[in-house]
Amino acid sequence: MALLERITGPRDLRDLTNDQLVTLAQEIRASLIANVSRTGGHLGPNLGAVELTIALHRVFDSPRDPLIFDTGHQSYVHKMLTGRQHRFDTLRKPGGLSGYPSRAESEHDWVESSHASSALSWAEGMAKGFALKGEPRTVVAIVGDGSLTGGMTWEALNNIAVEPDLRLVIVVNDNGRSYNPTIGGLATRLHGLGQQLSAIRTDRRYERALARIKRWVNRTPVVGEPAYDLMHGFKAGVKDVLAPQGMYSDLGIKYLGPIDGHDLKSLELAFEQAKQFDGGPVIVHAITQKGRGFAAAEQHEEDRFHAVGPIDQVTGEPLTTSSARTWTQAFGDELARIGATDDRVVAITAAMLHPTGLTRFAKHFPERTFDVGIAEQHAVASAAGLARAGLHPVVAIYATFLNRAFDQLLMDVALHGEGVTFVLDRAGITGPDGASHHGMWDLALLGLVPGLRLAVPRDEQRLQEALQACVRIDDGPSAIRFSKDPLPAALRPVRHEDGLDVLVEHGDPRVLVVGWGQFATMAVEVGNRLAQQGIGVRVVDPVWALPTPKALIAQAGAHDLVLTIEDGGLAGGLGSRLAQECRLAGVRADVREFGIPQRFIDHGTRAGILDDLCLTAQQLARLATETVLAGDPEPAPDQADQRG
Ligand SMILES: Cc1ncc(C[n+]2csc(CCOP(=O)(O)OP(=O)(O)O)c2C)c(N)n1
Ligand SMILES: CC(=O)[C@@H](O)[C@H](O)COP(=O)(O)O
Ligand SMILES: [Mg+2]
Repeated sequence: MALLERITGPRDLRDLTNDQLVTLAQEIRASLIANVSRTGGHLGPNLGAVELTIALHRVFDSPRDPLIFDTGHQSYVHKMLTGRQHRFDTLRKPGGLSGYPSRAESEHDWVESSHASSALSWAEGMAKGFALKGEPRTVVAIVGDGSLTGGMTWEALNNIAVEPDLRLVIVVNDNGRSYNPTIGGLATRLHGLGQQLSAIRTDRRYERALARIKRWVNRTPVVGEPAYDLMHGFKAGVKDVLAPQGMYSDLGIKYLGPIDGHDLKSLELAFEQAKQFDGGPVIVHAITQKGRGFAAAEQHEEDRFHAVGPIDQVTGEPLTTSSARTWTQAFGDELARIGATDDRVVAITAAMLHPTGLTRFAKHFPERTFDVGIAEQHAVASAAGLARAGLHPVVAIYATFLNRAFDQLLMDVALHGEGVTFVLDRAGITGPDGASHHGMWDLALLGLVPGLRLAVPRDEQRLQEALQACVRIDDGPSAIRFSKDPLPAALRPVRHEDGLDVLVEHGDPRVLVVGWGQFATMAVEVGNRLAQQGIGVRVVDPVWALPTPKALIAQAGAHDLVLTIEDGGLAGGLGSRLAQECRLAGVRADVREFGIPQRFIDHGTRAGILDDLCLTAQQLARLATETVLAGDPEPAPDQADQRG
């Protein structure tokens, strides 16, 4: 790692020779494989961005010229070239290197959100800002072909197209894939034609013809030049005919490419041209290969090692083969079973077919499975259309990405009373992907939606029952949420009362403990610990969390103290909704909510973060006991947040 070791910042790249740059790229790939195979992370995307990022940092002057990485999962090489190469053994670990850009880590980092398709908007705004301030800085947005399928990208392009003075370079990092091959007319046209043209341009016959003409031109005065221009025009013509620049040049945006995204010289030439171009924004279209340089990744059909856990750095085989069944698997299996008996059921994904558990349904019902690209807003409004057409769409999406489509949930699905089911995976604290990935917003958002019915299952049986019920709800939205944790063991109720599952009853219950979903198990432990203290306690799991069950409101009023435990943000969460509904119903209840404090929470492990937030059975039991036995003591620091 001689060269990579010596890089303290982008300026150290400027003096390297071509051979040294090739060696540096090799060292970076080796470092990515060695480190990410141990820590886990986005190995495939970063292996595909090695030469691209080296060339960017040689041509542009970061941080004066900001480099904005869309989604940010492909910024490891950028981090290595900006002095952080030694910290990759801490990648995505508590207190370690973030897997996304981080302003706390470096002045070279700008946008931290991992939500795709926002980089062009960021870049357009920054470029406008620098122009207004008279700062001659060039803003560079690096956007993947998958992120190009997000609507925000086209909102930004629509504006960029009428701003001819912007110093803005858009680098399309086109590897033809999100997780799966990228879908949609725009992306496939871009990638497919780009590859065709790339093939022509790299075809030896084409290059030999150009070289012969160039030699002839040099020997042929007068007519030679027009002839060469003609050929050059043909070359441009080929681009016009095949390359997707029509999409962009029609917008008035200069298009350069497609270029080989692994050829350092071509990249630098194109970036230099883009940088010097004074006619406004420029798009540089680079054709790259996800997973490049690591055979196991290059050959990985599912997603080219988009996001891996610890793997063997030679074979790519997973080192931690967890046999634990996941919520995602349980959902995917049940949906496939339902799909076999109910042909109204269709499935929708926003470019995350496998991660959201739809692989099995898609295999059996390909014509009833829709991958809309990274386009959650379209996914939800399209689902409203599918429902109106008499089908029952199931939108499978990570909880944090529902934020993107809240208006469509509210005003397209709920306002019209369309039967659409939302299955929210990765609900609650997720861990290594950091603040923009924790599923801590959905409970508050869902609580705002009139008519929405939400189930928060605690085990596989409740999940199956909830999904079977949801696909029969055809007069409005229904939703199910579950966490990233493995599926917990079955947790049967001691009895069922007014729609509530009673999980623990001890003595004359003064305290009611309510646990939803994964946290029902924790609620049982809290209840048992209170019982051991001789405190009368009842633990219930409503399963159906929204609208707040009337039986739960009644139960809350029948106890001296109500403790609620949820894997979601406290502001507007289920506990606060219960307290509010009790007030609205004129029921006096002393509700104490425990959950995720309403602040951005850094990356770490799920278990470690929950422990830091005092969201463990032991800590909650201690808190509950203190709360019950001694009035209202100071709650734990992180649980104090919600009390202001
Ligand atoms: C709004 C949103 N939806 C879904 C995701 C999940 N996601 C992360 S990366 C990715 C694929 C990105 O593909 P692309 O932009 O082509 O980048 P590549 O990984 O190919 O370099 C997806 C769907 C996300 N980060 N943001
Ligand atoms: C960058 C992105 O949004 C996804 O790749 C995410 O990192 C996947 O998270 P999981 O590993 O929880 O599926
Ligand atoms: Mg891609």
